[in-house]
Amino acid sequence: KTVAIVGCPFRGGQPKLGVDKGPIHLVEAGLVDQLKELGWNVKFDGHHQFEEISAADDPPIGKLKNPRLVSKVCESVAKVVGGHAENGELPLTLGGDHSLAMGTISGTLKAHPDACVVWIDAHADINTAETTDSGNIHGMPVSFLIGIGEKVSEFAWVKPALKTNRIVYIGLRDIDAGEKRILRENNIKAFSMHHVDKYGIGKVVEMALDHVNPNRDLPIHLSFDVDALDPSVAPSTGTPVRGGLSFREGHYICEAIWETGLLAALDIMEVNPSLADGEGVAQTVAVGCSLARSALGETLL
Ligand SMILES: N[C@@H](CCCCC(O)O)C(=O)O
Ligand SMILES: [Mn+2]
Ligand SMILES: [Mn+2]
Ligand SMILES: [Mn+2]
Repeated sequence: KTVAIVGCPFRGGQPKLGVDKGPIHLVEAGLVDQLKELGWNVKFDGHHQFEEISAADDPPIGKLKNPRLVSKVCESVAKVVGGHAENGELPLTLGGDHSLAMGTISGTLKAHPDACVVWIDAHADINTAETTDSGNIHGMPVSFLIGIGEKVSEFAWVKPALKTNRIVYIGLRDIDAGEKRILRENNIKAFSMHHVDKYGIGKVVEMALDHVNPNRDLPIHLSFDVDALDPSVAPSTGTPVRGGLSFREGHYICEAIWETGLLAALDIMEVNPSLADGEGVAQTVAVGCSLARSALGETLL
């Protein structure tokens, strides 16, 4: 079994410097050897070099910032991830900001059209061009993937390949008004931190999978935004929100998804090694590697 690491040094979906350095920090923390230790054959052909587009050539479209850059990068990521998946490999995408998931999930769906998505995040990332306030496209990937909102021609390549009953959220606690309306109107299943408190993470994961993968027969794309974790656990990330998943809750999700035997693709996103102090950065990078190991078969016993 081969895992293909797709290093995506990309920050165009949001304004903070440093998140493009996430991949190199995760790899330099020893992720390749850690996965080999688990018995994986690891493919890593170096971090992807994304061609810049100057700001002059990429003015906002409506409120959307860096739209042409984000679109071009995500389209190339879709090809890379899709290629690995079609090769029967498991793509592990290291971000980089979460706009990249437009590419990774497009790629997965090309190889596995029936795949479902488990989205772990403090945020829903489902704003449309109309509902976004920030214009940061890392808050929008899901709306493009399910094909809602006014069409933005630069993103015409994103096929609405994800059905709304094939995505489920865990960890939500900072949702914009427009996003709440979109989740409701589209009957998208979401387990917030309230549900995690109420039912416990074990029951929440079971209910989440019962919703998107009732017969446990669909490939799973796990997209993990480290800001789903409590900031005390993953401090070095761009949009931290208090009251998040504990270290163990985050790892339980990854272990439980691995246990299904259905994991087809994994994203570890929004590690920004330039925001916290030294110890906080090391902690965040270590948790990113640890989540990846748990999702790829590392167990406690
Ligand atoms: N909903 C906010 C925050 C988005 C945070 C994105 C992260 O989860 O990838 C926005 O639209 O700007
Ligand atoms: Mn590659
Ligand atoms: Mn996110
Ligand atoms: Mn987030």
